[in-house]
Amino acid sequence: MMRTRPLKVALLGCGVVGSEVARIMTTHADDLAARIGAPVELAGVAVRRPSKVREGIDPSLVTTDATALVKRGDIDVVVEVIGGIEPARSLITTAFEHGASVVSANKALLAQDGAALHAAAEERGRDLYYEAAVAGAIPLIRPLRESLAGDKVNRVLGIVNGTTNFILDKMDSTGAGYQEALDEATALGYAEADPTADVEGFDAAAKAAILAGIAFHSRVRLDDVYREGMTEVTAADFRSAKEMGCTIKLLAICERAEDGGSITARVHPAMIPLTHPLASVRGAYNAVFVESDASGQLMFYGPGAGGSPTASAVLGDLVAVCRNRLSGATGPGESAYAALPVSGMGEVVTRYHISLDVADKPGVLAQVATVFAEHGVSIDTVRQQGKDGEASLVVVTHRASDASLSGTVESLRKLDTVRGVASIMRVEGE
Ligand SMILES: NC(=O)c1ccc[n+]([C@@H]2O[C@H](COP(=O)([O-])OP(=O)(O)OC[C@H]3O[C@@H](n4cnc5c(N)ncnc54)[C@H](O)[C@@H]3O)[C@@H](O)[C@H]2O)c1
Ligand SMILES: N[C@@H](CCO)C(=O)O
Ligand code: NA
Repeated sequence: MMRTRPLKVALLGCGVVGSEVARIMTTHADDLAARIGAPVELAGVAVRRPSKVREGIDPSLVTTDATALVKRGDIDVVVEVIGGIEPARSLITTAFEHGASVVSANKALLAQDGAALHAAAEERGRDLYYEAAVAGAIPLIRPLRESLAGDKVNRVLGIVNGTTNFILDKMDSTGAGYQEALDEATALGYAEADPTADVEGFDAAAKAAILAGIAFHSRVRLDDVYREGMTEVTAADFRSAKEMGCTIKLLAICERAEDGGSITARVHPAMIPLTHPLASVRGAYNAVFVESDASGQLMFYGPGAGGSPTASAVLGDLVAVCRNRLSGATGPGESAYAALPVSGMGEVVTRYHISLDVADKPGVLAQVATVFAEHGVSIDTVRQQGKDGEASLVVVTHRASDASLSGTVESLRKLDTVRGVASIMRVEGE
């Protein structure tokens, strides 16, 4: 039965995502009401620039005082799509204090302060939902929190940043260098004017922290995630990858250790075989592989960014949270009971592709092989190309710990015959 009194929603931020949320709330109002069981009313929109014309939004709802809006006391749900740490964090906390539930798309804030925000929600008996924070429209948080709540997730491996996937895909398909591909991504509006958060892996690392926390029922913060950006990936790396039947992707990888006693979370560029489903994720798309005991391998794929796709996830959360408000229930809160420690990168075990510039003379290959053996790193293949007394040596290893590999590289750098370590890249997805 439909309740006639509407649920009141405060929208904080009316940019790329917020304007789409407002549009869909208006254009789909009847369907949303039918699905929720009560009408949802946009009761206020907090913006920074009130003079801007906002199509479809009643100007009387617009305010620059977001704090006053969340303190009103009659707001059922606050939708936070401002982004960044402050004032978003204070506004969300104040919203809980004044009885609202919260839907947010803010991965940076959730990766930094998720535990405190969940605690604030729980204290007031309210919801905190954030499907849009990871991989935009792709349902991922809800499947992990709810659909897979009876299974044991062992690994989450994915492409969770659209901008960098666009750049790497361009480098792969055209042979372009990083800067050229970035310029194209900027011209097409994929990369922001300051692309640091994307290309240095901060955005993906925040998403990895959120995913690892939910997947392994433990607390994982941004600082726990090992992070390497993709600005150093070169056209030569792509040529090497091709020779191995691989491509290069910026991956977020969250894993349970084999003994089950700890977890790791990391973001870095990696080679993956062309036969792996993640290799065919093109352009700005996202895709995430989840491996669980009972389910086996699951893949989630779709648009990970953009106003409308991200708003889809926000609206899905809004419907869920509104339903909870009507029934007096709350959805699942933070689940961190397993409290697994997050190990450092040294504990990660994977394969490596190492490209060395060496002197082309007798005994060099043996010397290099000895260093690998001394550190317990087993070599899978070696490829050598010589030119004018110098050679390039490409070594691909079997699985080894990151600590052993770092030790190997340190020793290699000390050899007179090794002129330089041109690149080190992990090989994943095999
Ligand atoms: N754009 C995407 O593709 C995407 C995808 C997933 C998640 N997100 C997340 O969604 C959130 C919003 O992103 P966006 O792309 O819409 O950003 P945006 O910059 O387009 O919009 C943010 C808006 O908030 C406004 N704002 C800033 N401070 C404010 C304040 N104190 N009070 C009121 N308004 C204020 C800004 O003026 C701006 O219009 C971020 O957390 C982002 O990480 C975005
Ligand atoms: N900048 C992000 C937006 C989505 O979080 C990306 O490129 O994927
Ligand atoms: Na999502």
